[in-house]
Amino acid sequence: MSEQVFHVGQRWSNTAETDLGIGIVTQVDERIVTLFFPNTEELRNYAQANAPLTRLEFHPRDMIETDDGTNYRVLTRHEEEGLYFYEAQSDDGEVKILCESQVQGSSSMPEPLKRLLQGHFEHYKTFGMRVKTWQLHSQYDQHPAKGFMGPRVDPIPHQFHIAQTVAKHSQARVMLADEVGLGKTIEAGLIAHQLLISGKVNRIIILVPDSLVHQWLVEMRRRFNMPVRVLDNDQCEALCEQQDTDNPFMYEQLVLCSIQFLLSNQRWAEAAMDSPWDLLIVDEAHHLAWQPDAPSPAYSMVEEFSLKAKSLLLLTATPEKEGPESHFAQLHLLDPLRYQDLPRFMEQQAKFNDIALIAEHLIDHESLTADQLNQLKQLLNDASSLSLIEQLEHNKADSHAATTLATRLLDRHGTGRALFRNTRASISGFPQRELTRVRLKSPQAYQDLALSGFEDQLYPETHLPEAEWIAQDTRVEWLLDILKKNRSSKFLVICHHKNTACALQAHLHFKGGIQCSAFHEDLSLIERDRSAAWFASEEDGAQALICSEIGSEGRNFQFCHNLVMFDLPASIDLLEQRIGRLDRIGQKNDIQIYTPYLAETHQQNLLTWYDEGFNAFIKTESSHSVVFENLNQEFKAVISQDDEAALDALIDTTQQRIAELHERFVHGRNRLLEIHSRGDDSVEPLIEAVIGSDNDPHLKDYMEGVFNTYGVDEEDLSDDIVLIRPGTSLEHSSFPNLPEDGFSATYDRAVALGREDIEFISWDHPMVRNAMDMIITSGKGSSVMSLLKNKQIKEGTLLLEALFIVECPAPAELQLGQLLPATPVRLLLDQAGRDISAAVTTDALDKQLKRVKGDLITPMLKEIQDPVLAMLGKGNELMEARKQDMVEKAQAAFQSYWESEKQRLQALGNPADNAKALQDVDKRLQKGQELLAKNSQYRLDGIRIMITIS
Ligand SMILES: Nc1ncnc2c1ncn2[C@@H]1O[C@H](COP(=O)(O)OP(=O)(O)OP(=O)(O)O)[C@@H](O)[C@H]1O
Repeated sequence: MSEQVFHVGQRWSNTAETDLGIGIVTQVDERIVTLFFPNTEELRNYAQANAPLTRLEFHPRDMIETDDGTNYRVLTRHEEEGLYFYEAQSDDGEVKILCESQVQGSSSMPEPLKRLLQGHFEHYKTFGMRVKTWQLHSQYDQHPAKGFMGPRVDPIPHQFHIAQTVAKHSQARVMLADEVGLGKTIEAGLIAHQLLISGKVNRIIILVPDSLVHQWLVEMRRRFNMPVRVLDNDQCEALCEQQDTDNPFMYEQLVLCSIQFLLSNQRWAEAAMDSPWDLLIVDEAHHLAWQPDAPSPAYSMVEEFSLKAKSLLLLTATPEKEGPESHFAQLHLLDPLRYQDLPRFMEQQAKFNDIALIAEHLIDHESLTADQLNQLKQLLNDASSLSLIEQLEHNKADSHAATTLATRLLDRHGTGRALFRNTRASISGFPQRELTRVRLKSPQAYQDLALSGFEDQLYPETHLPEAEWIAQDTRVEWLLDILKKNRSSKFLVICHHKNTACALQAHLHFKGGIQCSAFHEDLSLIERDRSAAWFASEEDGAQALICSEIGSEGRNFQFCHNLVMFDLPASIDLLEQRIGRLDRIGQKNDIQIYTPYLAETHQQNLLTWYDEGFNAFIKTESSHSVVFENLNQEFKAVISQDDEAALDALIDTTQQRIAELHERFVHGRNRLLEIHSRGDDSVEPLIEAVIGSDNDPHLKDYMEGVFNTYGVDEEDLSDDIVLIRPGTSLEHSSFPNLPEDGFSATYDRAVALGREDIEFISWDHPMVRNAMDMIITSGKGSSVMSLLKNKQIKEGTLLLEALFIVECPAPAELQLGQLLPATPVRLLLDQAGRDISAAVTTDALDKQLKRVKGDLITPMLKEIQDPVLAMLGKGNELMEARKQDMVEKAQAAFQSYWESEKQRLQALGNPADNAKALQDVDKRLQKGQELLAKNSQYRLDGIRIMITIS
């Protein structure tokens, strides 16, 4: 690309995103140029060196239009200080000098025709490829699974329901709180991918604990094809040097950062906060501890980010882990207006089970007691709800009234639409768990210590030198034995303390000859990832991974089904997290959990409580956390008195509380949360669309055609896998997203799920999307002239095949693209200007075409100019009517979409909370209609002229 020189006031268009319209240069820095695109009201920054921009320039005889709508014909053009000035004449003869920044558009001779008449035309077949590309591009724009078909994931309904629901909102602010291992990361990835592809977001920052950085990087790249970049200290410094900047965050669009890294580096934290983000994702959000007037530093930092980013996804399997205050504070991050008052929130939470029971009766169409009806009237006391309640009183079977009231209750009094939580109980297909309690004698060395404290007895090894406890601890001997007896099985071993894990690993490895690696907080991220990768490796992989507690969060170890808890965590949430490493989507075997414990110590008491009181090793239940918190002090008091009967009684109480809560949850709050989180059948069309796109033969056919045209080789490696690589004749020696060595790929989702090392090609794949964009923006096949050999048509007859595009540039957030995407219209005009496209296809013409020989070109061009211009004039008349028709349809669809959205809002929320949302809808509706009326246009994108010969 020749060097482009930018000046404020110039007009340029983005060749890769034509729907932005024409932009005006507003700022030029040393390396960056900033443009404002009035049509879409977007400000974009581009690196000057490789900006995909084309200057808007007019030539004498071109028609131009000024901002006030007056048309002028260009007489001359000159350049002053980087800006074009046109001497131009209006229809009534007035001559003016117009600066390019005053010029709005042009009705000059369309580019494809201009090029053709100048003798620059291409092979006749390329026109067909252009038409096909536009047709497929437009179908893709309207595809119901756009943005959802590319991720390398199984279309699991509860995940797609959440992703679909959240991605619909222009401001997605929700907490993804599925139980451990049910796919929160996948849901976040699906949402981010869809929002990126639909253009609703451009810049994303993902904040995760140190230990999960690599896993997120791999998931985002492999599963979602999102080129996320990890910014740590080294990367920040390197980027600063490379880009000669102070703020490396400005130069990356998709950033992944460790929360600890930002917390300990103020300079980079400030730089990150100074950069604009559209979407913020925070994993393991329960770490964002908060107490009134005492937010943790992590909370305060995330809060600052969250106020700037339009959309926010908080991920946590245990939203209430740090207590109800922190849970409230997380909800406050999502919706500061709704969650601004902690006491009120606590009061509502306390009442929520009763409310949920009323809602459940409504959903099940069961009649309400007089008391419940009164309560309902107090809870929903707006006019519309009161009238629905009245309807229900008269007619108990009024299902519309009942369902609407239930939804309103949920929306106004629960955590509403901000929280999604799916549970194992609501999703089938999980393996069974089996617990093996291994009773061991407490060694003399521990007995001599006479430790009485709860945690001291849980982790007695921390009180002895390493060599001493390793040599005597009966759990060590047992562990070595089970590993030796099961050499071909993998074991995940979790200990609470890092030093315990290190000592165990060294002992098992060096003394016991067990292939095992360690995983703990003192290892660098790379060392941790290496260690986890060695454990994951099937061939020559480690038999065991010995983790400290950090191995129990977020990591994927479902390829292993044996879990040894070398000790027990003092919190039931952590116990669930530990089991969740193996009990995740993708686990194919039943899970064996081993708990070696030292008899007659608090280890035994805790194990008994977890096992017999909660049944926590076998089942995950939402009630566990609550009951554990309520009874924990009592448990500690009981065991400190060494009173066996009291412990038995506590176990009974625990079981009872769990049963009660289970009953209330199953028939209350959780059931409603579940209905909202798992969704109803409305996700089915999306799942079907994803599966349908997997079997779409047009994609492979189309890509084969494109590869052929551009000189890319595609070779079958097996029935389902192809090797795609640059061929010797690759045009211009580059093709989007194609590395020099090529890559292996599949079009088959099932194959892609089993082979993460190869690419999964779908309509969402960047190579497919960029190849289409390349064809569209490069003008490939847009100017074509050829001879048509057909004996039935009189020799010398002209036929004109025109490809018009109808489009409406608008801001992405209005999502007009779905109603009026850039839509191709093909006309085939005869010399009388009649459209005969319905009778003759592009493919049928291709078969009768011949190349024009060199010496014929110049005389032919001269002869066809006037008739072609006349035929095109007729074409424009036809297009005007077509465009009008399409715009009217889009306007009607737009109106009806937003009207129903308004009705939904009116039916759901609190009238007070809703006023703003309704105003927003009205604004969008008005703006969308205005833009459809004002910005819709058609333009000639390609032309093929055919002259018959006999
Ligand atoms: N739709 C899917 N297709 C294929 N694999 C999936 C799908 N959903 C989840 N998985 C796999 O299941 C495992 C759990 O998913 P994920 O990590 O998203 O769960 P999570 O809820 O974030 O877990 P945690 O609570 O541990 O953070 C991962 O290995 C993931 O790759």
